[in-house]
Amino acid sequence: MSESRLWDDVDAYFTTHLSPDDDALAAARRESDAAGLPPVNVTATQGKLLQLLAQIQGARTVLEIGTLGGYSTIWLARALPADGGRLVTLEYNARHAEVATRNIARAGLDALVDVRVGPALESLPKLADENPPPFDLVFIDADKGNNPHYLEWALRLTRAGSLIVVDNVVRGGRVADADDTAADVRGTRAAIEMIGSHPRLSGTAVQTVGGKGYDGFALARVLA
Ligand SMILES: C[S@@+](CC[C@H](N)C(=O)[O-])C[C@H]1O[C@@H](n2cnc3c(N)ncnc32)[C@H](O)[C@@H]1O
Repeated sequence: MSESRLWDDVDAYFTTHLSPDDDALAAARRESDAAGLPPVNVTATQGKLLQLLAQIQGARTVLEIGTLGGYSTIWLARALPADGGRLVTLEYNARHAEVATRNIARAGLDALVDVRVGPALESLPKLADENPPPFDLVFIDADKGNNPHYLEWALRLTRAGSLIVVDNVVRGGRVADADDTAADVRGTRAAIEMIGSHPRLSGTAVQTVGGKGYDGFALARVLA
């Protein structure tokens, strides 16, 4: 059996027992596929991890950068208290945001979730101008070249003790190549190095295998 087939089988087994899609999550995937959105959402086991992180964090407020069809949004929003919880999710593509808005409403989460359309680097200053309460968790999962800018914004919009999660930091292993000039690799390396050197951050990165192949994520705690 090939290694990746093995990863798929193990992920399917874990998903069946630990993080099966319910109707709303399955519908979110199905409607995203039907609308032609790229299948680059987190896996179910990763969605459950995000939900657990938000719960461990006691999160009341979550900021997500990169909505797609709202699959990760639903996992995260379900960790929030029904009274007073809030999730703001930023999406560049109006079509993706439209599909996500329907998926989130079908999951009964529209009162908690605010989908904002536009380039995140335009939405973030507008969000900051509203002086929102600090976000307890930020999930960064959009255009990887802008990861260091998203990390800067996450620092401005969080508090000591907040958690920042950056997805897809392995880039097929290219993240280790200092000579790779691709925007995604440069952006990811800059974010990793910023987590390592910033006085307000303590973080790590974890390589993963599973239904989406070889990947990984970074976690950073805001210190002050
Ligand atoms: C990997 S997908 C997000 C997947 C989603 N978090 C999930 O797991 O279900 C990345 C999304 O970021 C969006 N995106 C790309 N560039 C962006 C930008 N500059 N601002 C906001 N969103 C952007 C893409 O349109 C895409 O929908």
